[in-house]
Amino acid sequence: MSTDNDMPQQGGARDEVILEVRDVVVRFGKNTILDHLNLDVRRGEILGFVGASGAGKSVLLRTVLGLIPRVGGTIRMFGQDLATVSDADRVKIDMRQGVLFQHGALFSGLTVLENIQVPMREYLNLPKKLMDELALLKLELVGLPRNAAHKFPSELSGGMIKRAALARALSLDPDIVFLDEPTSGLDPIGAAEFDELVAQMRDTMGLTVYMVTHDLDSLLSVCDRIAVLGNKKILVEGTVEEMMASEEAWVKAYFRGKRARTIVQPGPPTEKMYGN
Ligand SMILES: Nc1ncnc2c1ncn2[C@@H]1O[C@H](COP(=O)(O)OP(=O)(O)OP(=O)(O)O)[C@@H](O)[C@H]1O
Repeated sequence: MSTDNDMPQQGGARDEVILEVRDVVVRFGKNTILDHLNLDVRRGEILGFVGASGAGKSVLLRTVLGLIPRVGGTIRMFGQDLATVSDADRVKIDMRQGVLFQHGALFSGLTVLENIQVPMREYLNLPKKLMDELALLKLELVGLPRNAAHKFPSELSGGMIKRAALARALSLDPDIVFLDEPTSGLDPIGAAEFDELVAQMRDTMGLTVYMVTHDLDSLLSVCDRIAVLGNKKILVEGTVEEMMASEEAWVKAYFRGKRARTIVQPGPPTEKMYGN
């Protein structure tokens, strides 16, 4: 049985693998979605996760979060095997990860402040005044004005919803956040601002980010590494430069196709395009 001492604490080396997926198999009936998939996510990196529509990106994310059962393989988070971890350690792991589901997924009947406080209410026992103060800090952190605190999701723009959802994902000061298509539905400027915010959090807080995205701009501008899902496993993983050099058909079409060329060209690649 594990104890508190077995659980790696916050902080840690930047090359530490904090999420390790090995040989994971997921099936729905006879339909195999993921077949012996392997993936590492390292501390302090932004990993962009890409793949054709229906390839299984959301299924993998939900499997990692324990929302979909796998029929094979292991998933280790912060060094702990999720299949054998004690309930108490599982709660600690859950508290160290934040999630931004597709479309923000805020509770429509709660204000922004109350939405940010949902994880606090679930895991902590704090006085209301303290929760209000903490939630306001998160609001500020994601660049939302204070007067957004008492608004309902229906009163917010798409960009504000994404920021509010990010604030909720950051509610418990997690080590890693999982973002499912965070810039979908945003205009290019709003999307670029959101990407900058995420990169800032990586740089200032050492936040690790697992970002499922179709957004080529995000992949080129803020991701440290990219993993491509196809044929039920990771087809290729590496830097943007490695994606650009890949001869794998889907990767080539995605990163060097017509749309990619309008983003990457004209002119030589800038430092911004390649992150770091
Ligand atoms: N609960 C489920 N039951 C049965 N099949 C499912 C379930 N969830 C997902 N699938 C199937 O798994 C496959 C992968 O779906 P998934 O949503 O992970 O794709 P995706 O890569 O996230 O696609 P997109 O980019 O369009 O969001 C699809 O064929 C989908 O129909």
